[in-house]
Amino acid sequence: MADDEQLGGAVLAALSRVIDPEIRRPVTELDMIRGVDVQPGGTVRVDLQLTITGCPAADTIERDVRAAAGSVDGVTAVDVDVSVMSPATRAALTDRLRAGRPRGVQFTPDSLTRVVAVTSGKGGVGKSTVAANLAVALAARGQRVGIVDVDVHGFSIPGLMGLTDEHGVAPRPTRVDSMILPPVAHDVKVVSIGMFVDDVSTAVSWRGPMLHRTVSQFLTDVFFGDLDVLLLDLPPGTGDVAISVGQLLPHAEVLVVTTPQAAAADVAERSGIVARQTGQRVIGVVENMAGLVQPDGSVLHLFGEGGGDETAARLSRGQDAPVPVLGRVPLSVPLREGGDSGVPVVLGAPDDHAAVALTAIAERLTTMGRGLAGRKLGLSVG
Ligand SMILES: Nc1ncnc2c1ncn2[C@@H]1O[C@H](COP(=O)(O)OP(=O)(O)OP(=O)(O)O)[C@@H](O)[C@H]1O
Repeated sequence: MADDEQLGGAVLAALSRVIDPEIRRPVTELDMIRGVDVQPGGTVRVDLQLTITGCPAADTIERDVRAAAGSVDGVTAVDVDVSVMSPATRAALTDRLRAGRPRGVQFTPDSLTRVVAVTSGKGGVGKSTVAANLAVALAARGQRVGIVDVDVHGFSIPGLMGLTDEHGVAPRPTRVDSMILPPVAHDVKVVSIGMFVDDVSTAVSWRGPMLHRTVSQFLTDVFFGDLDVLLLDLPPGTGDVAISVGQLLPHAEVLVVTTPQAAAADVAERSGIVARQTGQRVIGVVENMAGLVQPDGSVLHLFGEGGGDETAARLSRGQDAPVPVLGRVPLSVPLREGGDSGVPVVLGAPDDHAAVALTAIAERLTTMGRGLAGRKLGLSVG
């Protein structure tokens, strides 16, 4: 009897190392293990409850549970009895995952998550590529990172992160009641408008209120867990999404991506100004497509020079602290290839010039510290 109890305890301890691949918590913490029964001869029966019927991670979880229980000394066979949680158990779980917070935007000014919105004046300057690479570079440094792709005009983040299938279709996230579980790629939790629309033209036709609802739902219902950094890939320009994000996340920091073309500085400046009008702080400019390094080491400035400096100078006007250029990312074939194959260049070709520049920008972001805009400081004046 005592031996059975001991064995049962050892099996539970082993099961606590099985992580739900979507929620990213041990199954034992998620009420998914309803019982462990040790039978004569060392056979163990595990009562496993999945969150929902048709859970896409079911096979993985069952396999991992079986392997973990089977790895315990003294266990001769494992039976896994799979069922699905009752609505009440599921509701209790989603409540617990929300940590008792009332339903609402998770990233309030008081939350410990740093929110960085990546924007640009116009399309095609590499904003999504920069955002995806920064997310992955930050995750590789051990940060807990999420990325929200609300670029209605081109939701490219799932593809850049390697989440799309051979037809370019992004996965539909699993839902547990109102909670949306974001797919994870390269250690980054990813949610994108592209995961919720059937064809690309749908979202482009959305108007302000629908866009606002979608952004708000992402920030409310997606289960990100505790994050160190949340990145947002905004549409280029100064449209409805930028305004919604400004209203929902007034404490967000804003990164402006631009090209070396000085002529583009005024549109880039405008996207930064809209952010500032909603209380957000522009923390820096990234100049992308900044020259092409030739085999002989010389640099060909295909798109001219000075756009990053010009944008930063304009955004600095009237500010206490100047807005810095956080880095210049050169034109790079491996960067473009990494985008096409879903392995961001910072991981796939870390020695490439563009990868080195992007990694340095991620590094700079982490060492810059977080702005205090909108945060309660907990100080009292005596
Ligand atoms: N430094 C670079 N070197 C080479 N190609 C690049 C570079 N940066 C971006 N690209 C390529 O440029 C194209 C546009 O990039 P991306 O989709 O990231 O731009 P974007 O600004 O997010 O565009 P939009 O907002 O319109 O979706 C992609 O094919 C990408 O691979």
